[in-house]
Amino acid sequence: MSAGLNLAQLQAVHYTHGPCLVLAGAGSGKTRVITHKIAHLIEHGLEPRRIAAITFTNKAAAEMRERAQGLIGRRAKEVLICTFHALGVRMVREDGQMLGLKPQFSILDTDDVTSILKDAAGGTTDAATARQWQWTISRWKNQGLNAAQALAQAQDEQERSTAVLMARYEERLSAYQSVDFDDLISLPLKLLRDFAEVRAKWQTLLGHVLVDEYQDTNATQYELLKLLVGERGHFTAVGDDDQSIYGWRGATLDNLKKLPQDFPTLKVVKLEQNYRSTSAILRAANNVIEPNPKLFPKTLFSELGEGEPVRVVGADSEEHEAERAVARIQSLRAASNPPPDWRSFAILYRANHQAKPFEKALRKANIPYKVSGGTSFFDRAEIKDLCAWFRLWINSDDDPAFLRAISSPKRGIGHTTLGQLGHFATQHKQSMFEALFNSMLPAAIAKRALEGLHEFGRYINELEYRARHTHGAEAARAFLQDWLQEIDYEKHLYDGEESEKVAAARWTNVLEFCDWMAQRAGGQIDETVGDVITTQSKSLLEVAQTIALLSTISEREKDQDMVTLSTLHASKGLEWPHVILAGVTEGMLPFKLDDDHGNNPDADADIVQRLQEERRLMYVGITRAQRTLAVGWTKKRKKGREMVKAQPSRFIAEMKLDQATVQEDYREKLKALRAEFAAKAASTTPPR
Ligand SMILES: Nc1ncnc2c1ncn2[C@@H]1O[C@H](COP(=O)(O)OP(=O)(O)OP(=O)(O)O)[C@@H](O)[C@H]1O
Ligand SMILES: [Mg+2]
Repeated sequence: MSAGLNLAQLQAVHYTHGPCLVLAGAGSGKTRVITHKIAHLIEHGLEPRRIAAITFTNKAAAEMRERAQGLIGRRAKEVLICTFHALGVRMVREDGQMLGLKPQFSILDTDDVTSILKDAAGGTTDAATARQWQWTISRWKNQGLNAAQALAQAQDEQERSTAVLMARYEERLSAYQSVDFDDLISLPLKLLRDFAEVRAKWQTLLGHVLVDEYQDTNATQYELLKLLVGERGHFTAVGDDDQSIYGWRGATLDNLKKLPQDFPTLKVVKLEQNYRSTSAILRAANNVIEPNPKLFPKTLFSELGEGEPVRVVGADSEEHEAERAVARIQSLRAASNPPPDWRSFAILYRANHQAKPFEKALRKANIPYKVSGGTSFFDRAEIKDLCAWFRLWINSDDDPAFLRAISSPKRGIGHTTLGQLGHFATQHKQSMFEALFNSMLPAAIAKRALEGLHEFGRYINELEYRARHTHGAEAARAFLQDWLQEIDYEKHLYDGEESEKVAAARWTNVLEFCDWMAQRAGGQIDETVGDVITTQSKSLLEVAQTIALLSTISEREKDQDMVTLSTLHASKGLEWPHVILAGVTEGMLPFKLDDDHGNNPDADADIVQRLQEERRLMYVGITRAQRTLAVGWTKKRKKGREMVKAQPSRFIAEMKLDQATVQEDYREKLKALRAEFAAKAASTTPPR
């Protein structure tokens, strides 16, 4: 197992009987340490099912599983490789009854949460307010606060009213037998904290826990990790403080600082060799991150040679920038024989909406591409419709799913009827589905409407029964076809959509989704959602149970030869031979920092923090590149609805590129910028 690891990496892999932290810069082989350590542990006798490896995304989990399989074959399949959230699903499914949750609880998505909050607030609320509530409640949950605790520490009227709302929200969740995403961390934490037998069970089961991208864990995730590994502390965390880019979501570098205090025997391994990028790229990365305060001193070197200089490309507009990016891709392909695959190129940017001009330009040039980190398959309306039905089979108390399923397609049951049913259900402390069969309901609802409701209720029960007894791919496929025909879903799509083309695309999505469900039922897809993967055939009901958490269906896209478009956040941990960083324009990256802060000194401190996080984001972007890197900026940018004159980002100056490699029209500007930011930096020293 020592093949392809340097001495420091080997040290980290071989240290299995205590807590271990690998702290190192980008591309130094941290993720590689995790994969090899899984293999090492198994080869030295630890049963695969007693290993948990926690990654940041489902996609990263799939990739890690693949690599582990490459090292040790089929045994890797039994290792629990998943995200914190998927681990949470598994724990709550197994032990949630301690908290009064049925194993068939539902997982709510953001839309469901918003509508429950609106409902709990008693009606008309605009989307922005609902989002604000959601955000605040999520923050509290991530700090481990319940509604009562949140109320006790509320600072102002707004927080107090949100805390009161949170209490009502929590009541509804428990009535619906549902959890939200934050609960997938906070409930497991509660289970481990409050129930000694649950804690003992998990601590005995897990012989070693490995965590990738440790710098982006938040406080509750860290608590969860601590309780999972217990005092014995058999774990390996790998991370890079310079790549912490989820501060806005509650991730905290304190977790890195706490490790040596909480685990005095912690072994810290540092890796210094970067195996990913050329020296030119690495130097730019090191220069950019240099102004940030250092948690731990680090140096990185590369032996891959100087390589191509980093290019800076200015453009008149976003459209122009996109054209230049496409031209760059084409010329890099033309320059080598054989030309590099499309999949070796990535275009990375700060925000999702920036993808559009690049998509257009790539399409115009007939270049295949995929957008990752954008709207996922499961966010599409038609897929959410189908999932609402599945959720209802699994947990008939799931009211948000009930409301969605009963109106997709519409079945002649109007808002008034549903309103009456909802009211009745609340009065009788029942879910809407349960209320359908309450003998008092006929008094509350008109006869004709009642028939429709009963028919729907019976149909759901029948489907649930059929899904439970449908095993294997063929049967699942037939079931799904019959069902879609019974509810005439295709017609529903065409009726609801003005453009036939859009309707057809939606219908194709539906078919693709059903096909994928069927394959899962046949055990033909390895999946890592909440459960240890199995390759046995499953009942359709079991398949439906795991889909709520999946964020991407298109794992197979990764094998296709396409240019990647991705946000910087979603690019974490990945690498491409050729990278184009787009929109490195002051005001875009760093994102507008000088907004809405009058003379408030707290706001100044906040800006320093945010600037540091933006700088780390830039560092993440640069370090994705293996062989060539181009950095683009635009002379104009959108500000609200207007176009305003724009400057290259200060981060371009901070890369300290060799003048000779910088594009002609930019050279003078770069000099001036460098002087300007150097002067600014001298006058404001960031707090440590
Ligand atoms: N000892 C080694 N010998 C050869 N190649 C290596 C070695 N270690 C790592 N690599 C390669 O270097 C690249 C970067 O490794 P890896 O992705 O594990 O780095 P990382 O530290 O996790 O990066 P990031 O911080 O971006 O997540 C990968 O292509 C990996 O296969
Ligand atoms: Mg990594």
